[in-house]
Amino acid sequence: MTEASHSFETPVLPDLRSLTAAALPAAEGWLAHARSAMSNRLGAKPTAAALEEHQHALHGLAWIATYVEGLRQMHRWADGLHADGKFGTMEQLLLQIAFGEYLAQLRGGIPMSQNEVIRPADLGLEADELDTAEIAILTATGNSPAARHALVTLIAEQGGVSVFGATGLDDEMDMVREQFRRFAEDRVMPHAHEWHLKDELIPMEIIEEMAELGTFGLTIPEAYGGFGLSKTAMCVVSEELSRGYIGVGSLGTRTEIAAELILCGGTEEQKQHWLPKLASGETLPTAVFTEPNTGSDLGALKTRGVKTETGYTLKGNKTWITHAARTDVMTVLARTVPGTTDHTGLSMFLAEKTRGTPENPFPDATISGGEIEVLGYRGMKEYTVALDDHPVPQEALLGGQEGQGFRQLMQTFESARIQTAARAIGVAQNALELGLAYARDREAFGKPILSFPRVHGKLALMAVEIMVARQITYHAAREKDEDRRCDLEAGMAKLLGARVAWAAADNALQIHGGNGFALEYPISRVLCDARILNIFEGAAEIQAQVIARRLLDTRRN
Ligand SMILES: Cc1cc2nc3c(=O)[nH]c(=O)nc-3n(C[C@H](O)[C@H](O)[C@H](O)COP(=O)(O)OP(=O)(O)OC[C@H]3O[C@@H](n4cnc5c(N)ncnc54)[C@H](O)[C@@H]3O)c2cc1C
Repeated sequence: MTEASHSFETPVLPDLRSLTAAALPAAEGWLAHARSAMSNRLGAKPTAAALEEHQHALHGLAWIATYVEGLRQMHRWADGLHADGKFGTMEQLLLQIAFGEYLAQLRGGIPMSQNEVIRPADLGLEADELDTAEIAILTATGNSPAARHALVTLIAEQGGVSVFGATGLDDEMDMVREQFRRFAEDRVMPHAHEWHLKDELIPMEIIEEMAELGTFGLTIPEAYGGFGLSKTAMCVVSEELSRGYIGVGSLGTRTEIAAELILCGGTEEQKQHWLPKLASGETLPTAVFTEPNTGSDLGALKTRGVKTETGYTLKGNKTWITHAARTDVMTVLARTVPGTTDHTGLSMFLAEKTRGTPENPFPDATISGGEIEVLGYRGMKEYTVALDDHPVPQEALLGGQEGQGFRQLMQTFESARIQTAARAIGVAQNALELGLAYARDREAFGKPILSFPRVHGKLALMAVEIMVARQITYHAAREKDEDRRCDLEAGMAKLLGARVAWAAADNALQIHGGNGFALEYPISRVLCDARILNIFEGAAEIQAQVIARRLLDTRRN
């Protein structure tokens, strides 16, 4: 079947789900092949030097695995919708284009960043496994101009929604989404651009309204004053709030990190003391880990926690601390075991501080700091934070045990990365909607620019990749809810989500032409906001390293 044989009226491939079902084992076989090629190259116990020498191929393996997981989850999503009678034309087009494009990239090359492509030859492979009849059809005709056009036509007809295509989630999640969508549209979207341009803190009034909606206690167990909802609910809420403004969608991140730290590693007293106040939003936390010379390599940090008669004093310089001023408690990672230089000597503290104001951001005598001016991700502000013998009582030591800080932080990474992936999806969705609205209104050469294939093609691929990232993220969230280890899935969701958000923002700005470059247009803000997602919560390169190491770990099954 050739591309030309598809008329616009019937852009969906016949027997689509049979095609994707048949393509999936081949893609999985290809991943297994790539994995054994890397294992053979690196040996059973790879040295740090070998991992570094082969980093490009190693990180390529992580991307291949992420694509295959994306296809697996898209197929699963399609089967679920089909069973529920919800697998409509839009969903079929999303599935078809996703398979067409991602299979073609698995064969030809995946962009790990704009100028780093991983190709089969980089792993010493020829993509033979991918030479099946079904894959040939999907790659040749899945992502066709007709399919892209039909998808965007359907999207353009749909109004008043924040998701293009059925999510595959249940009615309860639809209700949660609707509630937060309305809040974001009424209370956040009309002001977000002004907050950004004026570089203002998000008003306390908005934070209080979010607290009333239950944003901060969403996943905290009911026994500790929360709502005990699932991580999937956290994703839905984070998507909708971030679609309104990334700053608002990120307010809950710090609470999520603090609550996970306490739930996983805290004593019962610490849970009773902190969790109800975090859940209600009465206590706002800030995450204090990064140092001027230590970001990705957190195990090497230098801030000290020095034992005193009543507890500890914290001393050292931290940086890039989001919402450091207007918060009440810091989750601080510090070195308590003298003589250590790695993660084994680190401990986590729940260190109280006095909430600051714009006039006096750090009222405590033992804390000082300065604002870091940033491109985007405004609304909470970023600061350097110097701790000058800041005293904390013994009860502030998380879990009451020294040397556990790094392990405790690692336990929160799954949840924080799932939440960050959901933030990325919200930002990407916002970009897509802004690009679509502009393309419908703007005319060039006598017609709306939306009618040009290079314009609607961008929008179609945004919608497709958003759905792929969404389905991996929901999969990771479900795994977390089932209490299964999901660092791999969470890492994949974050890795792909961040790239998808950046691509969506960049392409939506391109659709705006020169106006996209004007500060006046919200897409200029969304571009700046999207850029951070590839840096924090595990930079893309670190994320790929973690995923690849796990894939090569023979103990993982
Ligand atoms: C807006 C913003 C908000 C933030 N908020 C917080 C916060 O609230 N609390 C907090 O503690 N921190 C926060 N951070 C810090 C953030 O977590 C770090 O910036 C991040 O971990 C990366 O660390 P780094 O900046 O030191 O970069 P580096 O670790 O110096 O990395 C620089 C580059 O080198 C790459 N790289 C590093 N090591 C390797 C390797 N082994 N192999 C390949 N590539 C590598 C990285 O991927 C990256 O591209 C924030 C940062 C920003 C920009």
